[in-house]
Amino acid sequence: MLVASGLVKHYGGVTALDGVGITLAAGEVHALVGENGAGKSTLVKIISGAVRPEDGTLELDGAPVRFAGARQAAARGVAIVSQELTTYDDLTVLENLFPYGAPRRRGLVSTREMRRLARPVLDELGIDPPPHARAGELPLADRQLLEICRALLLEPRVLVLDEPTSALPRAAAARLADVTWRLAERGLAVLYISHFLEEVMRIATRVTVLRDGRVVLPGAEAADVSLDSLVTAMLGRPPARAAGPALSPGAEPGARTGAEPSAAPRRPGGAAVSLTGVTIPGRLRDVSLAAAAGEIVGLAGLQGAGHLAVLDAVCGRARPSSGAVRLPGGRAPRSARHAVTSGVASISGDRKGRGLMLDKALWENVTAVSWLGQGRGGFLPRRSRLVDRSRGHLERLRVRGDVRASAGDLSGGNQQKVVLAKWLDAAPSVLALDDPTRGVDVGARAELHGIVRALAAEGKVVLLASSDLAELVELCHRVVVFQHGRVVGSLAGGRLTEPALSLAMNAGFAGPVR
Ligand SMILES: Nc1ncnc2c1ncn2[C@@H]1O[C@H](COP(=O)(O)OP(=O)(O)OP(=O)(O)O)[C@@H](O)[C@H]1O
Repeated sequence: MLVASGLVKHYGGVTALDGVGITLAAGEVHALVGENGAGKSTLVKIISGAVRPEDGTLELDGAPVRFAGARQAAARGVAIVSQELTTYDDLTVLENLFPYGAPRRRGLVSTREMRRLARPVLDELGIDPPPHARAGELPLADRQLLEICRALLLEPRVLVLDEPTSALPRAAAARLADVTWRLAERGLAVLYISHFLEEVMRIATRVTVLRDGRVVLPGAEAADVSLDSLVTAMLGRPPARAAGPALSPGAEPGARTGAEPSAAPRRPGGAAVSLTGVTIPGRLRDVSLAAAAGEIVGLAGLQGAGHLAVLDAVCGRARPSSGAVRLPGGRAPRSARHAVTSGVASISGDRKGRGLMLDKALWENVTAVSWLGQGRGGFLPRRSRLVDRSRGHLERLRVRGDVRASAGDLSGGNQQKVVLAKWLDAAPSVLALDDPTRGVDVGARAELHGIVRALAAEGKVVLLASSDLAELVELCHRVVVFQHGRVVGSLAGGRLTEPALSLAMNAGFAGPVR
């Protein structure tokens, strides 16, 4: 139905695509995978017309096409959900769903008609946002689903989903997989880009692998491809055993896999971060918990359960109405800036919302936080030293890109690694992580996990919230589970498994709570 052939695209000296072709057929879910920077988003941008290739063609139903943008593509039946969210924060949910013209009755925009059309699609994806709420007020996961609803309302014949589940909790990701299948059964051609390889294997009928701008596995039948061969094709070498694959949010529940945090950490100085009887109206009710130096403590819960409010409290973004938050050394975070200067690193997978100066060079981004940490009166290191230091961090995280390039020119996953690099540079004593590996490829995910473990082993306190249960099970010494703003219990050791976590998050604890 949609055929791309021989696509070539350079950005300055970087070859983003080097003769890439792909065929999307009706009734198929075609997965496209590759490491960060492999060229996946560039291909999507060429399909939408946002980027012009230097060579190559695009054909729709046998005729050459070139779209001038997502709107024109949509008019020809090609709907694209891009990696970066494009919801309009100031518009309502309904207004966001009909960006190319709202339905009208007698010449007037009809809210009732909008609702009537939107309802079945929202129901299918399992979200129920207040129709008049501003999109900017919705949680990240709902905004991601809203974008997908918007694409489905265009009733496309070709649907391109670029990392559609990166912000979704397990249940929503599983629902989206079902919806994708149904769409393919109805005859749609779906291009599905994801870093969650098990999700890809479950959902795709075909898979194409890109590496360094080239197709290294072209449209193979998914049934003929193993997870290991997929990772080998992506990386150009067999996967490191300890790394473990990037499990999807909807992965089959299993027990601990890959490298695990071994013994419980020592607690030389007792609790390094503590919450005592903390209440934040509407978010947390009388919560007490403590994390020791060297400990990786997971925070889990369904949307709105309160686990993310703990991170906000520790990072100085939310003030308790009662109770106390203590950082190492006994300080209470008075503001977000004060938390940073007190050694708290706040790292979020929502890299667009928090974190990068896209028009600034990588080295400026990487060293931005440590500037703050130095406070007033600190000596300013020489620029060349900052550049060198940044290069070291970026190499450690295997970021593809020059330290002097703009952050905005990096691929999405590489941008996420830069967010981490800048916090590493600040040498924090507490890491507050919120879905830190969202959108990050399998190699970098393992790398980042290794770094988190190493930082904990150095004595840092790590608080980790993640919608990826496998990540919580693999990384954490213990996971504290929240419901309705309260702690309902915690899981550790042999009890810390994905099924147990899922049960605790959804139903509370069946057995005795430790
Ligand atoms: N506007 C740009 N200017 C300069 N270089 C760019 C630009 N956009 C992409 N690149 C580079 O082109 C290469 C391919 O990037 P692309 O975004 O297509 O990768 P990707 O496979 O989608 O990665 P990710 O999984 O991280 O999203 C990368 O090396 C990236 O840094």
